[in-house]
Formats: sequence, C-alpha cells, structure tokens
Amino acid sequence: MTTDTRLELLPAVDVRDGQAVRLVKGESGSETSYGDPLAAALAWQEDGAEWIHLVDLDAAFGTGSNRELLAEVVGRLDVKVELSGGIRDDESLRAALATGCTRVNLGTAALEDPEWTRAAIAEHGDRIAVGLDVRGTTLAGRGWTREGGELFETLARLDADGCARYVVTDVNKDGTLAGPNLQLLRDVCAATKAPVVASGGVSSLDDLRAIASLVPEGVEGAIVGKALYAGAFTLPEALAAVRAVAGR
Ligand SMILES: O=C(O)c1ccccc1N[C@@H]1O[C@H](COP(=O)(O)O)[C@@H](O)[C@H]1O
Repeated sequence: MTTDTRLELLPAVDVRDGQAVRLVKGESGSETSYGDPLAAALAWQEDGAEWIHLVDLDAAFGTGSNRELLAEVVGRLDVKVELSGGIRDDESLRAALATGCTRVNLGTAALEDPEWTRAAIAEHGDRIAVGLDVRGTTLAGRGWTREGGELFETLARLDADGCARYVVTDVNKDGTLAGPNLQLLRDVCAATKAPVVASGGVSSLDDLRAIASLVPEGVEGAIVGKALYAGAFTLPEALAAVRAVAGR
C-alpha cells in the first residue's frame, strides 16, 4: 500500500526502429510514429513529468534493439526513468541499470525464469519492478505474443520473492483510448501489499481521476501514452487533475 496520496504520472515513450511509437493492444504493425524519442521525452520533461516510462519495443518483440538510443535518452533526462523491454538476463539487466534509470521492469523473464527473477529482486530491491501484462487474468510475454501463466498465481510467487512493485497492463486496453480496467487494478491491489502502476486505456482526465481514486487501495502511478500523443489533454492538465484528487 502506498502512503503518498498523489498519483504519479508516467508519460510513455515506446521505441521501435529508433522512433517513438504507439501501438494498439501491443500488436506489431499497428504503430503510429511520433518521431524522435529523445525529443518526445524532453518535451514531457519540459511539461512537468517526474517520470518517463521508456520501452524498447524491438527488444520486447525480439526484433532488434534500441539499447544505445535508450541509454542516451536516459542520460539526457533529469527526471526518473522506468526502463523496460528485453531485460531478461544478467547482461541486459546490468546494461539497463547502468543507464542510470531509476528502475527497470521485467516482463517475459518474470514469467519464464522465476529463479533468475528472484535473484534479481534479491540483489536490486526496488530498482526492479515486474510488468504484469494481462488479457483477462492470463499473463502475456515475448512481445505479448505468448501466454505466460495466471496473474494471481504469479503475483503470489513474486510477492513471496519480495517484488517491490508491479506495473499492471490490460493488453486489450493498451493504445485503445477505451478507458482503464479499474476492476483489474482493484483486484491486483487487493491481492498484494506492493504498489501498483496502472497501464492501458487512459483516454481522459476523468480516467486519470478514476485511477487516482484508487491510490488509497495501492495504486501509485499511471502510465499515459496515446492520450497525451493524440492531444486528448496536456500533461500539465493531467498533473493538475491528479493533484486536485489528492487535495480532496
Ligand atoms: O508497451 C507496449 O506497448 C508493449 C507491447 C508489446 C510488448 C511489450 C510492451 N511493453 C513493455 O515491454 C516490457 C516487457 O518486455 P520483456 O518481456 O521484459 O522483454 C513490459 O514492461 C511491457 O509492458
């Protein structure tokens, strides 16, 4: 359970083939391109972001790597970075942490390699978060192309291993502007004491207010992607909206 009352916002910069993109439901080929990832991240920082959620989609899909570019982006930012995509072994974890990012998200590795994940959590503590990317309550890995077990069984195992934080994505909502899956967030918060970062579906300030209302249940942050890029609201408007909920 988080003690801070204000929802953290994490604008997303997902990188494919060197470009900032948004996908729909994580489907390869559904990309809309938004140009230079560094420019996008610096723009969110300029607009008041405290975090950037930075994803190497090629590494997540197994179609390549944007490692050097992402390291440069992290190095040029003054804000906290949550880095993910393709962090699956000692070498990729070491490289990710060496960028100076605040924390990394493990996805596929947490589903396929429990022993390695346990050791990574034991060694790096809250610099490790686990991304729980689900369709229904079935986890998805390898670019969301492969099923990876049942959400609540995996959550119980990761909790027992001391996982500090979960990033919960409803894959069917991601990039759709269809609204967040609030019941999923409530259910995950009820099952763990660790803070939860919400991801997928945010379309409006009301969606952010609804997620912010779950802070007392354990939601700590929300990743915002498509809505910001599409101009549904600005980041300053979003920050003001979640501050207002916290001040009630
Ligand atoms: O963010 C996306 O749109 C996305 C789409 C498809 C696959 C992964 C995606 N994002 C994030 O990538 C990591 C998982 O990477 P890995 O499995 O550890 O290589 C995770 O944070 C996803 O949310």
